[in-house]
Amino acid sequence: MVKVAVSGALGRMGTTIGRIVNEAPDMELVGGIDIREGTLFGTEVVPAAGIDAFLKEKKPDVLIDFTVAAAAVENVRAAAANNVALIVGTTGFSPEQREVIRGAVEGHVPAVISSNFSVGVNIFWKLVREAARELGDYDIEVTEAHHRYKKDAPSGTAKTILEILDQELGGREKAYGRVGETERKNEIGVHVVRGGDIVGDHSVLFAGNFECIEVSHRAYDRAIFAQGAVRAAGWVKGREPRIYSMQEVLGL
Ligand SMILES: NC(=O)c1ccc[n+]([C@@H]2O[C@H](COP(=O)([O-])OP(=O)(O)OC[C@H]3O[C@@H](n4cnc5c(N)ncnc54)[C@H](O)[C@@H]3O)[C@@H](O)[C@H]2O)c1
Ligand SMILES: O=C(O)C1=N[C@H](C(=O)O)CCC1
Repeated sequence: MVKVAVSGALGRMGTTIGRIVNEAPDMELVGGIDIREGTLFGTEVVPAAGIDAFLKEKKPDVLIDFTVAAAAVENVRAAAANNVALIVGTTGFSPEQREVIRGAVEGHVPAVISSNFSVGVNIFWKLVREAARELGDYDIEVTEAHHRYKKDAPSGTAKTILEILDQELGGREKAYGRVGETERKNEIGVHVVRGGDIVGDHSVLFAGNFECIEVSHRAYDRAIFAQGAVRAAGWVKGREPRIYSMQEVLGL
């Protein structure tokens, strides 16, 4: 039995994850943390300031964090200090915040950290990498679209796409949108759409002469992210104390 706690418990992802954990026969939902108290499928949700006492009392095996970047850093620190393994889905980290998280995790607890926990996006990333290897001389444009409430841009998934393209093609200049007179050179265009209740669309366009190739992924329900995160939570327990990717969880 894996004991699971959720930080960001009252949010869009936290409530979805809570439902899936609550329904999992091999998992026990022990409660959550958010900015205010509440309940998560009958379990206690405590305010963030109480996370250390909460972790000491509930003794979860794994803390799943889907909050905001600044909060996630503190939640990671608290989990690591209490020997609680981590699943971190929160995006929007600065390089400095990533280093703080790395320092808290490495050598202390196992943590799966991914900008996108859906199986489909992890396969989509592999397809993007393969396409980049073959189509590097095409013009490349990355587009992402999300719901009106998303706080960070570009999405973490889009930033991972850019990391993959840089790994395969070298660090090209990025053009975040375009306006006025423009002359296209070898940059990668990055475009962000926000509106409605779009769950998460990502596309990489390779535009050549006389043809285009587009690799894309469309999410219809955030359950795909939650299912991946919960799968990772069942995988991470007992692993060596370091950071893992979702690709390692999936064996991709
Ligand atoms: N990796 C993935 O697969 C994936 C998928 C979806 C969303 N996300 C990311 O997850 C994050 C949350 O997304 P969301 O749509 O659930 O947002 P949301 O705003 O619905 O939920 C975030 C929750 O975190 C809470 N929170 C804020 N500060 C906190 C703190 N200090 N401690 C505990 N909780 C705190 C908020 O009150 C809120 O309930 C975002 O960064 C988003 O990009 C990642
Ligand atoms: O809804 C969100 O917010 C999402 N965030 C992740 C990202 O920033 O890539 C994953 C997709 C949904």
